[in-house]
Amino acid sequence: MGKIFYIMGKSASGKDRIYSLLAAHKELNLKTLILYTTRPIRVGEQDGKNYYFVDDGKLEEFRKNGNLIEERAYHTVYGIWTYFTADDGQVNLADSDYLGIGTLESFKKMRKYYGEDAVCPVYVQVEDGERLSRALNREREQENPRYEEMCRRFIADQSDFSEENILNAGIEKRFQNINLDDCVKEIANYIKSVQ
Ligand SMILES: Nc1ncnc2c1ncn2[C@@H]1O[C@H](COP(=O)(O)OP(=O)(O)OP(=O)(O)O)[C@@H](O)[C@H]1O
Repeated sequence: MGKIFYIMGKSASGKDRIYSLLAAHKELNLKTLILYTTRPIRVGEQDGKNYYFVDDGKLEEFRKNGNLIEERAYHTVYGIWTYFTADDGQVNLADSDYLGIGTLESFKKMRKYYGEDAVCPVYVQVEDGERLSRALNREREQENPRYEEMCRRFIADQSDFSEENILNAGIEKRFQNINLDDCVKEIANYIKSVQ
């Protein structure tokens, strides 16, 4: 039976970079589980690669059809941005292993939907000061930097990813993203060990 390796971590902990490197790792042979979001696309992102970028109408359509596995709405300074996972036929656990990204809450819902054994947590951690500095550098490269939103997320993450919430989600193992390549190697070894 296939597994879904589910990457989690605070903002700018390196989830997207790690996701891309693991997805390109031939030996692991992971299919990517693409989430949906109603937030605007960032410079360098591609529709259907990082996320499917959709509008609220599409979200409503999934909801109406009973295909919404989980959703999270963020009240940002730019309005409400919803991130969601839909059962749109992407996942066939009889056939493949998958790679996804999400939050602690979405991870719990994924486990409920696909089964506890099928969804394996990959929790990425970076020291807060370093993480904030990476977030700021990333924002500076954007055409329209959203510093206020960056700060909002940084603060929200402190409670969303509290030690209590991490433990409640059933996460024991953590991967430190100091050097990206080393971190990816460590995660790849873990994935191989449970595949
Ligand atoms: N080990 C590392 N060393 C230095 N920079 C890194 C490292 N890992 C990631 N970065 C950089 O840090 C920034 C944040 O990484 P990334 O966008 O992958 O984080 P994320 O967890 O997906 O963030 P978000 O949840 O906010 O989208 C990026 O600019 C990325 O290139």
